[in-house]
Amino acid sequence: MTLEAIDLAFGYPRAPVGRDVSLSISTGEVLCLLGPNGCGKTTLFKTLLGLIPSQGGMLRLDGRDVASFSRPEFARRLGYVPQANSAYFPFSVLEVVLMGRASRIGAFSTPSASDREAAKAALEALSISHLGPRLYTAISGGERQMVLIARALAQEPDMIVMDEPTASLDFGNQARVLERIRALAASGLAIVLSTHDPGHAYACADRVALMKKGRLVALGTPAEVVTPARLKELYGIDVAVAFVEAAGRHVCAPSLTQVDVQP
Ligand SMILES: Nc1ncnc2c1ncn2[C@@H]1O[C@H](COP(=O)(O)OP(=O)(O)OP(=O)(O)O)[C@@H](O)[C@H]1O
Repeated sequence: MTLEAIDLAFGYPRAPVGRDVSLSISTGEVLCLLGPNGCGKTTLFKTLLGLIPSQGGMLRLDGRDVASFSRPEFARRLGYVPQANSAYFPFSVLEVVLMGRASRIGAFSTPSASDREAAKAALEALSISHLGPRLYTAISGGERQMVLIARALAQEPDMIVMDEPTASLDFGNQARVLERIRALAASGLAIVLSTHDPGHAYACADRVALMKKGRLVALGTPAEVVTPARLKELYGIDVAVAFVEAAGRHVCAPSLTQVDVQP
């Protein structure tokens, strides 16, 4: 499948956020979106997912205007891993993952045995089956993040949009999720993710889009766009980008001499 944005404009009523965004993402690919806080990453994602209407331009899925898809038809194709927010409703983890089946179940039906199997398989794929019976309100933020990824997997979509999937994860789980993202793409999914760690782009992305003030300032392979000059343009700080042989890839490290530390 291919999702294509052409000169997309996006934002909220009376509050435009971004425009002129053109990109495409296809099966087997990982696209990483980098950009400072508030530049519009989440708003772009919500627009790609059809959760808020676009404010201009065109969005096509497999060459077809997304406006011509029914809501459930479109929702089945695209999974969403939102930022892990606080949880208020005391559902079990398994129930939360089952919610990923909603677009396949229908409004008035109950989950079938195969829906339960898909939910359990998603938990298993992320090695978090042990969390299944736990209350979603009583697990850690990082565990919740993994559960939200499982929920998207249970949906069996063609593409998953992940909003900062590594944000609240410990060092080990960050690496596991980045590896999982690569494996999911290799298994035939398209993945779009945002992150605040440019090194993650080198770890898992085929292509990287850099966003500043709601516009893309660069789009290309990690080596082409995740450079000290581009990172300075994006974040206003000096960043060293170096190949680390033991890691087998480039890593990014900000230079701390630019931070004013008071004794
Ligand atoms: N519901 C809303 N209504 C109006 N403006 C909003 C709404 N949600 C976000 N914004 C504004 O839209 C802009 C882009 O926000 P968005 O959440 O897309 O940024 P982001 O790049 O995802 O940021 P972060 O990295 O901090 O998560 C911000 O100026 C934000 O204040």
